[in-house]
Amino acid sequence: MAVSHAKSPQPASVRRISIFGVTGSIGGSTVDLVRRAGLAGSGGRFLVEAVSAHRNVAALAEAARALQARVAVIAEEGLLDDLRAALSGSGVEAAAGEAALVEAASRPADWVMAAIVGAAGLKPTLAAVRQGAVVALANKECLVSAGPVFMDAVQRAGATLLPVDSEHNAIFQVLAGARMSDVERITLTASGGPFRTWDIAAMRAATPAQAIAHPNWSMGAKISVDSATMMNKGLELIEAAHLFPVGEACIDVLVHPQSVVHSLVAFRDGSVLAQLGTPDMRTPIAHTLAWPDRMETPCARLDLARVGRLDFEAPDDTRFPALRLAREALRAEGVAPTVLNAANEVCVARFLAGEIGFLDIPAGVERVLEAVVGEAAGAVPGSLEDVMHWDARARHLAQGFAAA
Ligand SMILES: NC(=O)C1=CN([C@@H]2O[C@H](COP(=O)(O)OP(=O)(O)OC[C@H]3O[C@@H](n4cnc5c(N)ncnc54)[C@H](OP(=O)(O)O)[C@@H]3O)[C@@H](O)[C@H]2O)C=CC1
Ligand SMILES: CC(=O)[C@@H](O)[C@H](O)COP(=O)(O)O
Ligand SMILES: [Mn+2]
Repeated sequence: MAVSHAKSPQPASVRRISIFGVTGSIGGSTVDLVRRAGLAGSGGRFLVEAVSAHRNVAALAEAARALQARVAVIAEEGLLDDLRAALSGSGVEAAAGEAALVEAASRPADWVMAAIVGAAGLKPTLAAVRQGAVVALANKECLVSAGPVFMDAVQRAGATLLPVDSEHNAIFQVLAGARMSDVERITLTASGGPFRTWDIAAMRAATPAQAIAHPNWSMGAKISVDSATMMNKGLELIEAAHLFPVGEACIDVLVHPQSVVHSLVAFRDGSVLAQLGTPDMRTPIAHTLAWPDRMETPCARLDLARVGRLDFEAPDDTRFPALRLAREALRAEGVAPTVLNAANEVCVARFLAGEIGFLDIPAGVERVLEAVVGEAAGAVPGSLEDVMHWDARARHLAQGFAAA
């Protein structure tokens, strides 16, 4: 399987870990699990090297103190003095800015949680990959934006990539011990988001508050909007194509409103295997944190008699064009996935800021894709610098995109 270029895993001794994006939804769930399992200083397993956030100094300092981290990094350079003040007397080193983030991610660690949202996570996650860590990858945008460059770095460093995204973690679990040549199809399940049953007119008027109200999962604002447009599933399609190389045509999407079946794999003998669980990200996070062992979690246990029924339906590409755009970008390769991701990040931020409507998100992405893919004339980003160039170009056009 492509995700593991593994060194042999550490025995059940003290494990040095870092958590990037510690103040977010995935970061918070990770902190919860680490604290329950115990810190090395109090007889537990985990020793925390680095934690990071973007601007939330108070939450970063709280996490750093609770985890007795060696260093806390705030990405916003101008907040260093505030962070120093918040960490005063704690013994935690304070650092700020992108270079400090990359330096912290380059420090030796056995396990690194990559939970920064968006392409902002690309450089630190690549730094963690390059030091050969086991990288628990929540940040799907890394793979969408820079898939070939990223996977090449994983291979060169002999790093181990463990998918945290619930669908990909499910597939990873199902594939344990399987041969990729025996896999016939991979099916990503999708909840359908808060607008699964809404008509186009209602979706056009959807507000940010409605869009981030996910029916099953508690997540950050950006991924919640992605779920509402179903761009999340489009990003996950590209993510899956890099992690599980079965070919784009062998990966499909199935709407499953209960979010209990986290994904399925069909094998060439007709068997279909799935991973199930209640919708709580602490299960896939714990799977990567304990891998290749298992650990206790406080997650609600699945009670299928209580769930009662599991529904499935085909996705509606007309109301959710983001899915089609992502599949086309995956097929087109070259700059298209980078541009799709960057344009989407900007359009989601503009929607959340009240500048454009909900349906303008996929419309804006499509417009920017057409323009930049045309400009690129078949260019293939072969380095991080190339990726950042096309990412910046797409962001510039998406900022200027005027809604209909
Ligand atoms: N939440 C979930 O259940 C799932 C999330 N994922 C993926 O995991 C990632 C994180 O999602 P989620 O936890 O929901 O997001 P959140 O918005 O809750 O948290 C994002 C984290 O990234 C930090 N951050 C934001 N912008 C920057 C930046 N420019 N530079 C450095 N750090 C930054 C934030 O810091 P601050 O708090 O200071 O803003 C915060 O720590 C995403 O890629 C998402 O797609 C995947 C599957 C499920
Ligand atoms: C929890 C998780 O992995 C999210 O990516 C989730 O899948 C979002 O829900 P949707 O299925 O609605 O996109
Ligand atoms: Mn997911």
